Amino acid sequence: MTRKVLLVEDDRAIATVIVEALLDEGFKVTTCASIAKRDELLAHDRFDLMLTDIMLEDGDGLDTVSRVRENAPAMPIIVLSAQNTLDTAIRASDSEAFEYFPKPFDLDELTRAVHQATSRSRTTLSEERDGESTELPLIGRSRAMQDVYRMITRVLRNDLTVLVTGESGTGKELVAEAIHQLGSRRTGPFLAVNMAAIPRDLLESELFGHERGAFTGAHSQSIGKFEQANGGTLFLDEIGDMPAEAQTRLLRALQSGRIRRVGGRQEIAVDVRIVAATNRDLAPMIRDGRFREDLFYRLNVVPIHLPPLRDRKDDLGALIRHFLAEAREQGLSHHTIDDDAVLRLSFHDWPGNVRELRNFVFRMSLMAREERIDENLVADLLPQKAESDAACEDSAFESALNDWLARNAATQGTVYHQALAAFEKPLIEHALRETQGNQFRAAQFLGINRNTLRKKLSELAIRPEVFVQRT
Ligand SMILES: Nc1ncnc2c1ncn2[C@@H]1O[C@H](COP(=O)(O)OP(=O)(O)OP(=O)(O)O)[C@@H](O)[C@H]1O
Repeated sequence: MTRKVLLVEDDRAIATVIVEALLDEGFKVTTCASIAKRDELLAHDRFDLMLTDIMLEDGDGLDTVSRVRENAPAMPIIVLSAQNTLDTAIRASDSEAFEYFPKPFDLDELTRAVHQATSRSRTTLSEERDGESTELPLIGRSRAMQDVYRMITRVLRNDLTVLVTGESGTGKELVAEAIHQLGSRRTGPFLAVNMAAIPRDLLESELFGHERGAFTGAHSQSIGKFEQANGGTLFLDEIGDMPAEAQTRLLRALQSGRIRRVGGRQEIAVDVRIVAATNRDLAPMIRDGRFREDLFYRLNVVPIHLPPLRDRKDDLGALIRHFLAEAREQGLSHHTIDDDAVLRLSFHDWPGNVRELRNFVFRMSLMAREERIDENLVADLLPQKAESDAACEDSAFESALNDWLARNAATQGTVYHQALAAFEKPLIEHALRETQGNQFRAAQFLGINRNTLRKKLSELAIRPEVFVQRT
């Protein structure tokens, strides 16, 4: 039986292309360009699928989907949109659309989706969103980001585990937050744990908690992040840095939905959605036995890959304007940026990705004397090529420094001492971590006298014993 498609599209060029493609595939297609005509057609005829644009001459194609449902409660809907934001993707999925296609779309992909949608009954997207307004954090309408948005909308109404991959500074944590804020767990807690930032031997206790006396220094019972995140989402950042024993414990927790506190006997049921992230390539780590393959498969149920900024330079302008607005909200003066300046910035490779760009925009805001940021200022502030290659290797450090500078814009005049102080503690902690708390070797590593190290430990309230490996 010939399947009938209703196409609601006021752009004639696009409509023609779609109609031709669908006719070739054996569909019968009826087109219209307005909501009024759409409703009239639906009242009198039955269609197997509707393809609809959002911005139509007499209104918003999505806002009026409830009217479509009066006449065609089970008809699949595919939304086509030129407003390619995460917001549109989510509105499309909220409207019980079967699929969402950002424009420009791939015609083959679209025809495939039409076949798929018309060959199976509509999968109901459960649970209406409650209409609360949410600030959508992700900026960018590039094709690569569209794929990210589509993946996000697919995990909002389930608890599938998500593994977000991508270079440092590409927005992995932001994606995790978006999944939480926009998904069905948004009223629960969102907690983030960075595997690389917590001393190895404290990590299990941080995640799963511990009972009193479980190890030296465990003076009282402690509730771990898994229990704290009950009913919500736990973001496990830098999962590739997780030590082997903690990986085993995590796998057990994921398999059973239960955890056991360190030193505890009782199994405790936890209801937590896991979003994990890594900027490392886990494949070689799995081959070398540094990352458990079975854990990888448990985490990688829904993979979301964030492209590096250099591969989506279309997004630069929007991101820069967004960060200029943010800088203004944080009390820096208001600036606009020339198109030439944006173009100049697009020649840079952004090894530190969006984080580097954000810090750079804050720096421009600090340095700009005029209200408009022009190409000259950008050229002055951008690192030279050779330097930027070196900066690539140091991008994590550079990013951390830039982050700190942006956050502490008010410390002008005392920056040198303040910055050194801010970086001293993590540096010393790193040395202790590397040497498993051995102060002698840590002092050697840092190239400072052991007495100086001891003085610093007390000044900075660092407890070396927490870095000592437990047996
Ligand atoms: N698409 C985006 N829109 C707006 N801001 C973004 C976007 N992507 C990243 N950012 C900003 O860039 C910074 C870095 O993002 P985030 O911390 O999420 O990156 P990450 O990939 O988790 O980094 P890391 O691997 O180093 O932990 C943050 O300030 C974040 O708000």
